Amino acid sequence: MIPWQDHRARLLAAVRRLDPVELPLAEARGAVLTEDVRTAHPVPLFDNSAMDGFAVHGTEARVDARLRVVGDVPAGAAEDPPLGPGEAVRIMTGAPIPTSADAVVPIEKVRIDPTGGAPTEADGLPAWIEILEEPRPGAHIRRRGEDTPEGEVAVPGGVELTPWRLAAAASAGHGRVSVVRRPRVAVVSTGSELVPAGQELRRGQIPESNAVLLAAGLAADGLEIADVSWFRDEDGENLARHVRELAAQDLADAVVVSGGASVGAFDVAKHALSPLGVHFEKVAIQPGKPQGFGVVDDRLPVFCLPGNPVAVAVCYELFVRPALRTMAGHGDLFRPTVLRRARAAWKCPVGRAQALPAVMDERTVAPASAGGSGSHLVVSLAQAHDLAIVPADVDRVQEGDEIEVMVLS
Ligand SMILES: Nc1nc2c(c(=O)[nH]1)N[C@H]1C(S)=C(S)[C@@H](COP(=O)(O)OP(=O)(O)OC[C@H]3O[C@@H](n4cnc5c(N)ncnc54)[C@H](O)[C@@H]3O)O[C@H]1N2
Ligand code: MOO
Repeated sequence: MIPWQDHRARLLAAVRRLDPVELPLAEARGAVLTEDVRTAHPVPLFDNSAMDGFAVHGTEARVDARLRVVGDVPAGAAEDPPLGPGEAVRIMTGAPIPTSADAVVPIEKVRIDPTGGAPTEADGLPAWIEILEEPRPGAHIRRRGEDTPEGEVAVPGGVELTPWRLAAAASAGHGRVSVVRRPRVAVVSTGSELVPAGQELRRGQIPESNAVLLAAGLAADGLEIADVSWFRDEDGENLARHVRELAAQDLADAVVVSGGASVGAFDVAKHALSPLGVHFEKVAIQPGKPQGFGVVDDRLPVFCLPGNPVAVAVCYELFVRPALRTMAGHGDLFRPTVLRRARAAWKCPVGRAQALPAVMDERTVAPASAGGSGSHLVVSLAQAHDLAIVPADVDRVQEGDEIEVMVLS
């Protein structure tokens, strides 16, 4: 049996980062930038108002000064109305500051039309204002370049494009970015007992859940689903042909197969995919002992997971996800871990590490399932938020033991 950390290291060494591709911002969320995004212009691009109010000459805007309103500058306006002595221009937040103004007085700090005269226009532009509070020099002006000057790194290469970083790239003047291409992943389920979820079951049949889990996990991790397919135990030839086609026609960048990985008489994945170069072995983790991995045709990584649904959940987190993140260009491959005290005692397998769906609070951790550890306890996954990881040399966790917990939520 190979230690699970060594198995993971092998997978990570066998996959490679995909090539860069240029994407519009709307399609780039979650992708990894291949190069620095620099500001194409200063941000903000022009001096603009931080407030709805009046642009003035600061030296004239003494308390009680009366100023004539000679213009109106909404956001987006290209005009640059000149201000003579004793004049002001109405201005809205985000609008360019008139060249001859040097401060903004917010609307709350003026008295509108103190003479009682009618507004000059139907939109309510007042003829006069009276200043109630003197602005400091440059008040309420957002200066050109005060966020970031031109040519600076707005978003550094190598990071994942979050919504905030996408907003930064857009504001820096870019509509498209160069990112690592998102891996397209094919999902394959095997087993003659499987029936689509929600359909009637005859004796021996069960609802398919592994492809449901994997497809949802891939989508949540920002990966593309190339294809979802399903093979009966006697369909080994078709399974092998499918994987060969995915490789030969470049239809996917990776394949995740579940089921048929063990020593049973009908273990279709093992029989069909070993000849393609997928190597099956025992990994020292529970669940997740029988697993296969290989790079078909030197280009298509194939991950074969055991069929048990909890094994699929755990193996996706521990093995598949970090490998796909490597392909997607992420620097941080693994979920964070924390230490918690066991809330109760539980049993562990001998000679294998244990990855146990768990619940934790600020101090303690406990198995998510009342039934404890079991790779078939799929409904109890609904209660689990995290994964307790117990080393191979521990055969029983005692209440109060310190446990490493991988934080999934
Ligand atoms: N004699 C031995 N038997 C088993 C061993 C062993 O070492 N010696 N290992 C056990 C362990 S550990 C595991 S894990 C399983 C893995 O076996 P397979 O990878 O061949 O998985 P299957 O037999 O195909 O399925 C196992 C289990 O999971 C259910 N399943 C499969 N696919 C799905 C799916 N898409 N959706 C929902 N459920 C699925 C399947 O019905 C089985 O109950 O082998 C043990 N046996
Ligand atoms: O490895 Mo299996 O998933 O222990 O049940």
